[in-house]
Amino acid sequence: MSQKVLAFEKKTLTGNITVPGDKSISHRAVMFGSLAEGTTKITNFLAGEDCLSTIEAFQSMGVFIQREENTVLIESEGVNGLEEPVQPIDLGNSGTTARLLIGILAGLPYHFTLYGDDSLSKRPMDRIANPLREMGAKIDGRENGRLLPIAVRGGHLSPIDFKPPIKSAQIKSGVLLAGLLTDGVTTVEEKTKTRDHTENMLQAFGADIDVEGTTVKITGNKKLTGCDIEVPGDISSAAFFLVAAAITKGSHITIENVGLNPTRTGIIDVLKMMNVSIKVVAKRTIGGESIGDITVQASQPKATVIEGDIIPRIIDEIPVIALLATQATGQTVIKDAEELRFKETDRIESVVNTLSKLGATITGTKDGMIIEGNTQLHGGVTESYGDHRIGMMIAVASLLTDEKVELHDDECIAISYPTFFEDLHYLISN
Ligand SMILES: O=C(O)C1=C[C@@H](OP(=O)(O)O)[C@@H](O)[C@H](O)C1
Ligand SMILES: C=C(OP(=O)(O)O)C(=O)O
Repeated sequence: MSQKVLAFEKKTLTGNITVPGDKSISHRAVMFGSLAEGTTKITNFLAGEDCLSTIEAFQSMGVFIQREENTVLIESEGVNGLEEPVQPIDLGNSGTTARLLIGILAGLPYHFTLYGDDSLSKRPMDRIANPLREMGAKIDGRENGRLLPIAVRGGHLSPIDFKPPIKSAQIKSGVLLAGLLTDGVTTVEEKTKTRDHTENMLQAFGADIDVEGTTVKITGNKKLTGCDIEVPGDISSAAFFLVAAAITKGSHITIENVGLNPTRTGIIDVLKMMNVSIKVVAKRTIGGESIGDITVQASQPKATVIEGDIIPRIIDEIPVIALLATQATGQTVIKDAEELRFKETDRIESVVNTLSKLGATITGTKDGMIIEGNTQLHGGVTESYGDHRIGMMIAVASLLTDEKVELHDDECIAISYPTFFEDLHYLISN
């Protein structure tokens, strides 16, 4: 396991960067391009480990996928051209690959075995397996079919009307993708809208999909056709530098070409709520996704309460928001975020443990955390626990400490942001 000593001499961030492509959109582009007939070209693809797992999964089903840096070319004969993989499919660390792929495989006339790393093997798969079983899928696995490794015996599925009990775009997407392979209309009605990249991109590939408020209807058996996808910068990756600039004296940065899909921009709302000086300039829309530049300046943040419908819009940004809250005036409370317990780590526990080690006053609750502000953080020995977002939160925290921070197990950052340290060095070298 590799480690890094974080002891930056200059702690002011200035300049303009772009961040790598959006992880959610990159996964979907590979999946839908593989299900579509013809050629799909993906540009600004995120070559992070999670998205590479998605590429390998479809290559193992016979799809021609060629990647050169951040450009991916897919040639597929469509759903009917997919083959039964000879070997079990390795999902690595990726929850998104797991939940969406299980939805697709359930409707294909083959047998599949899926497994993942230690973290993914602890994450619940019954949340997707259960609605798929209602559609007729045969899915089994460890702990009564709840955990990986999982076996899917794909076949004929019937459409369903599904009201997810959990706020999860992965579950919504997995059911919609299974619905795509049925003969009728599948409806997913969410209580709170979650990220809608599946809906937007399926439309671009020619699916028959209809969205009204928080209800999505997909009519199955519609042929998808390959298309070109340009992936916007990932706002979840940008969030680390937006917060870093907000809390380090003299900083002023712009992140260009960031995805501004409204289901993902909760971090901008939180930064505004917390009094951070931030400016957003939307520039254009590509494939139903809006893109723009975000400028942030060093600010004196103030505490807030974060709860309710905003949570799915910031779910992956909460670790770095917790760090921001340690620098705010007052006490910040985060509620309704029990889903954090089912990520790469239990992110309530890992954020609380890590920030406490660095001197924060932070308490975990069943569905969130309470964070005292105006805290002087100090150095220490930390670990990512194999969770990329915890690793990046620690790196940003080290900009606030006089002493060095040791970060053990830093390589997991490549799961979503392989060039994170290069971009950080660039911003502090200006
Ligand atoms: O659909 C997606 O691409 C994702 C959905 C979210 O997970 P949940 O659906 O479990 O909330 C998010 O945490 C994950 O990083 C990506
Ligand atoms: C939760 C995440 O991803 P996944 O669920 O795809 O592993 C994440 O990227 O923070």
